[in-house]
Amino acid sequence: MTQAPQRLVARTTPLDLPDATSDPATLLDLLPRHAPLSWVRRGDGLVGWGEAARIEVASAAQLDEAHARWAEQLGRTTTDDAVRVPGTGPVAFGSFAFDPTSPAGGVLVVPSVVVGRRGDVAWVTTISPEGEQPATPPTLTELLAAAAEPVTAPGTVTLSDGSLTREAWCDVVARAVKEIHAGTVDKVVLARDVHARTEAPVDPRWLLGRLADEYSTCWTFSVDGLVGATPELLVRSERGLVISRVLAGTVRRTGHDADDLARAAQLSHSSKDLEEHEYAVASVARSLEPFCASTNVPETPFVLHLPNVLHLATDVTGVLADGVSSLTLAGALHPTAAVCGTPTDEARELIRHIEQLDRARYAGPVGWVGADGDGEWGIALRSAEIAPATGDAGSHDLRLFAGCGIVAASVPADELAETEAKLEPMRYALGG
Ligand SMILES: C=C(O[C@@H]1C=C(C(=O)O)C=C[C@H]1O)C(=O)O
Repeated sequence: MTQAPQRLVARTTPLDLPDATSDPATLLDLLPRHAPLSWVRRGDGLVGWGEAARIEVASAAQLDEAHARWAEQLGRTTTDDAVRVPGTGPVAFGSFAFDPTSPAGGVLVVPSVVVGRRGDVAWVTTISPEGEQPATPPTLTELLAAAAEPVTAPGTVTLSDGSLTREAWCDVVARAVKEIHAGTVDKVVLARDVHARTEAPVDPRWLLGRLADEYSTCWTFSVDGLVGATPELLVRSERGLVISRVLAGTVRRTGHDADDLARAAQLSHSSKDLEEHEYAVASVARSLEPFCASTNVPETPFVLHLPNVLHLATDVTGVLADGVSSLTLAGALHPTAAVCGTPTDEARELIRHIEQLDRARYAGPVGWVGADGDGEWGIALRSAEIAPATGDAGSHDLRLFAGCGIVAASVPADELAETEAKLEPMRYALGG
């Protein structure tokens, strides 16, 4: 029998934080080096540290179990919330494996301190065992003093092959194209990993700061050793409204504005990319529908400009029929055809069969959930997993991941180049 969760007290008070437009990094500046938690975009969002509670589940298929155990924890949590906006009160940061059979499983971490910002409202939440709560909430000066340990650079970074060489990965893509022609699937997403070894121990805050600076329109996340900046929102659920930002169909940017505009125009007319995109939108719309009184699925995608790539993008929105947790929604939406394929089950089987990679929590749901079930879950892309440190020294090893959608017209060498473009954010994060 599992033990009942510990009784907790969550207290949220306003915080006087500098304005996000003048200093978008402030939230990240508060983080300690050890096990930082983050979900930040354009200076807004949540950061957290410490561990008031931890809920571990066996796999991504168990987001419902994570929801049930989070509800159980909330039943034993007293809340005093003086701010009352999404993200105040008790929250949990989470990350779940892509494949339910992966040993990586899933986790919800309830931090002992959360600092959040939403426009000009900022707050701090402390979550502590009953009877142990601080007499007064921490001030900004105290928070900054606690995070005073300087951020350190990783030094020289050596990259090497992950589970497959580049050539072997191209062979896997060629095999997938054959399977598509044979009718096994319409689309399958294949990923590869690259190993990085750093000269100095990895300070996750170094990575987060660089990602947030360069990829400011992405969600910069850090949960349990998984760090990245994802442009893809699996689901945001807030006061009965849901949105999912679907991406699929990609070209590399050239760095020249005129050329990039021409590429954006080409992308929005490319039948191969539009086909890839359509599968992803359809899978999201289909999964959201049962939970919604109404949905809106735009007919044509827009082009999302990121520093490294251009993506076809569609924002699918809906009005929820009744209260359902963002964890349940994330569980229903995952895996979308943007990271798995179409049809889902056949594509997942094909990935298991040919990809030769444990994706672990890459391409799985990552984000946060609040006490009312609202929350934001991204797809953990443009990310790396920091290997657990042995001893106190910190880790020197990371696995970087990238993948792309394969359809009948895909060419292996082009797909390899696309993965290289998608590895760029994490390579950039390690540099400097
Ligand atoms: C799988 C990744 O990206 C996904 C695949 C895309 C594509 O195939 O065009 C585009 C965006 C993401 O949905 C990744 O970044 O690793």
